[in-house]
Formats: sequence, structure tokens, C-alpha cells
Amino acid sequence: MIQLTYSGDEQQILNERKDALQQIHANLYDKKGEGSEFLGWLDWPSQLSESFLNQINETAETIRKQADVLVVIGIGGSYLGAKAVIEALSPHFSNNNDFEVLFAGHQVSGAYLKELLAYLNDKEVAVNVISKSGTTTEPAIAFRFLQQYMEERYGDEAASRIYVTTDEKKGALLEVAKEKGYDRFVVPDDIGGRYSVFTAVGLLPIASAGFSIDELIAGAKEAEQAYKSFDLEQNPAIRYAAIRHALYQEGYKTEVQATFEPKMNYVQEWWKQLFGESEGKQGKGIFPASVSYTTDLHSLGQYIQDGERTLFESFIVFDEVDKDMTIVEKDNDADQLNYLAGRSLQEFNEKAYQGVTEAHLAGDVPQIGLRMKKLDAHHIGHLLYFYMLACAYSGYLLNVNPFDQPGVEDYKTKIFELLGKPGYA
Ligand SMILES: O=P(O)(O)OC[C@H]1O[C@](O)(CO)[C@@H](O)[C@@H]1O
Repeated sequence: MIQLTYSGDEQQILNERKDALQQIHANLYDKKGEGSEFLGWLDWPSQLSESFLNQINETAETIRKQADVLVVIGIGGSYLGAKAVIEALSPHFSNNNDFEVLFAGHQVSGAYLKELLAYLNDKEVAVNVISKSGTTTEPAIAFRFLQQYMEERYGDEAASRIYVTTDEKKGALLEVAKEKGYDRFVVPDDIGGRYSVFTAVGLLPIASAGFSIDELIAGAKEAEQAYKSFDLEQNPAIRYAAIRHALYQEGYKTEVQATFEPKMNYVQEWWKQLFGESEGKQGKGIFPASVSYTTDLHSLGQYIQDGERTLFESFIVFDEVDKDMTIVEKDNDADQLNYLAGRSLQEFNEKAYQGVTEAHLAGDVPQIGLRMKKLDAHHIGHLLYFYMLACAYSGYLLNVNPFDQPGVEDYKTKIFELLGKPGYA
């Protein structure tokens, strides 16, 4: 369960929005309202069958047997969920012989691809190419290179090392997969990219990395059940959405999500896409930004404390850490740290959290806290579902459709025109 704290008058915020929130709640669970054709994620964790999870786990096992490296090709929602969970659960420093999940197709850097292909040369490789539409340019370009690499290296065997996750019925990637006979996984029609982490999009790479998708889904399911009811005081997903909305209306237009745990940095990136693509439309929306503390206290900290007053902060903190260190006493206190002797680094970060929130609040940066027990697969599953649900409430409070992304097409059209793609004058 997530414990939410807020520095302002939460009761008033909830009272003022009670009717609107109740309507959103009814629309969501009756699957009505704008964008309701993309609500498949809402009860997805509890609908997931054991046989589907087994299928993913078995494929992941095959991949781990046939390869040392899985290259996951995708962009936006087709890579951020997997990247977020894998980074959150992986050790900071891997052993040379650990199975690796690497990513491609999330930009178009020649240096990145060239160095990736060179890196793969002395390793056994499998590829999972992920695109819901099956037509996104960046991953399609990366796959063209990776496919050629795999075919040159493995010949006919390449087909058994390439896994495709895409729409069931349409898209260029589907046609390629059918033609080559690649193993296929489906992105459900009613689940958009940024809400897809609990589908094969996220689960196959996460299971291949060696993490328990059963625990991840158990956490998501727990959140699905816990945050279903319209009990305003007890529902942190609704409360978080309501507080953000109130702050936005007061002129706080940027949310800075903060964490003291560097393993959470890609959860922050995932969160930015989720909220940015869901809310940023029709001239509206909170800009989602992120900081990693205490690192960024020494860079962006000055601005947050003292710059333009349009920011609010939301922290993700954990009660427990699985690895910690205690600062030792030294006879010679030359570095003047003996006052910290006997204290753990987790204790330091707890005090840092308290100190930073007090200082920033005094600098007129409203503070939201989201506290969880610990960082593991179960709690990450819970947290990601929490954010997806909160995002739906938040988008509807702004009167936008939280499930489309019409604005993303504009840059694509411009690029296609410049590159002379057929059909683009
Ligand atoms: O899975 P696809 O269709 O390749 O899309 C990737 C990403 O691109 C976007 O459509 C934006 O262009 C995101 O919404 C999506 O997550």
C-alpha cells in the first residue's frame, strides 16, 4: 500500500472535487467516457491467466538458454516499462557472465547501433522487437540492422532467435513476423503503449532479465484491488490526482518527481511518458520532470529552492533498503564525519528527505510524498499500476482524453516530408 502525504489542505481539495471524481470513477469502471476503448489495462492484472504467464516464463527461459544478450527494440511505451522495471531490480554493477537485456530503437544514433553490433559479436544473441503499431520508424530502422545482423550471423537459425511483440491483426512488423515465422506476442488492442508494461511488451523482457513477473503482477493486482473503491480518504491514486489538479489550477505547472534511489531513475522516465503523453494536450497539462537526489541537489537544487515558483515536488521513498552501510568512527576525525558514526546511509537519506522537503516547502514548493515499504518486484508492480490509475483520473480532471497522443504525429509528419517518405508531399 502506498502512503501519501501532502503539505497542503488535502481535505478541501477532495471536497471541492468529490463530484467530478465520483463521475470519473463511475465512467472508468463502467468503461464509458472519452478513450474508454483503451481501458484494457484497468483490470488486466486480475484478468491475466496463469497459462499466459507460463508462456512468457517459458519463452524467457528459452531466450536465456539460447543467448547471453537479449536486444529489446522499441521506443516510448514499447521499451520504457521493461527498462524501468529491469533497472529498478538489477544490481548496479553486473558480473561479466550475467545475462543482459540491452535496448535499441529508442533513438537513431549510428554510434549507438554500430557499437551495439560490435559488442554483440562475441556473445550469443536474441532479439525482441516491440511495436504496437508495427510502423514506428525508429525501432523499424534498428530492426532492419539487427535482422540483417542476425541473418548473416545465424542463417536460418536467426528466425528462432527473433521474437516479435505487436498488434494481432495489422502493421508492417506483423507482416514481417508472419513471413519469417518469428514467434509472436500480442499487444492488446485496448491497451496503449504507455499502459502496456504488464502485457507481453514489458513481461517478456523483464522475465528474460531473470525477474519474477509473477511477483510483479501480484503487486499490480494488489493495487488494482486496493484502489478500485471510491473511498476518497483511503485511495491514494485518486488523492494524488486530485492534489495535482488543485496545484495545477493554482499555477504550479511542473511536477518534479524526486527519488533518493538511483535504481528508480527509469521508473521516473516511464512516469514522464505516462503523464506527459496522457495530459499534455489542448494547451493543458502538468509538465512532468524528474530529479535524482542527492545528486541533483547539487545541480537543480538551487532552481527548485529559489527559481520561478511554478514547481511542486513529489517524492517516492522506501522504508527499507536491502543493502546498506554504516559509517564508521575514526580516531582521527580529519574529515569531520565522526558525528555520523554509527549511522546508516539509509538513515542519512531519511534525514535528507526530511530536510529537503522542509527547505523546499519553505521556498514555496508544495510537497507530495509517496512512501512504499521496499523496492522489489511486488512493490514496483504496485507502484506502476498506482500511477496508471492516477494518470487516468488526472487526465479526466483536466478534461482531456488520457489515452490518445495526437500531438506526437506532427513531428513524424515533418520528418517524413523531409525524408521524402512516399505519401508525404
Ligand atoms: O509501440 P509503437 O506503436 O511502436 O509506439 C511507440 C511509442 O510511440 C508513440 O506512439 C508516440 O509516437 C507512443 O505513444 C508509443 O509508446
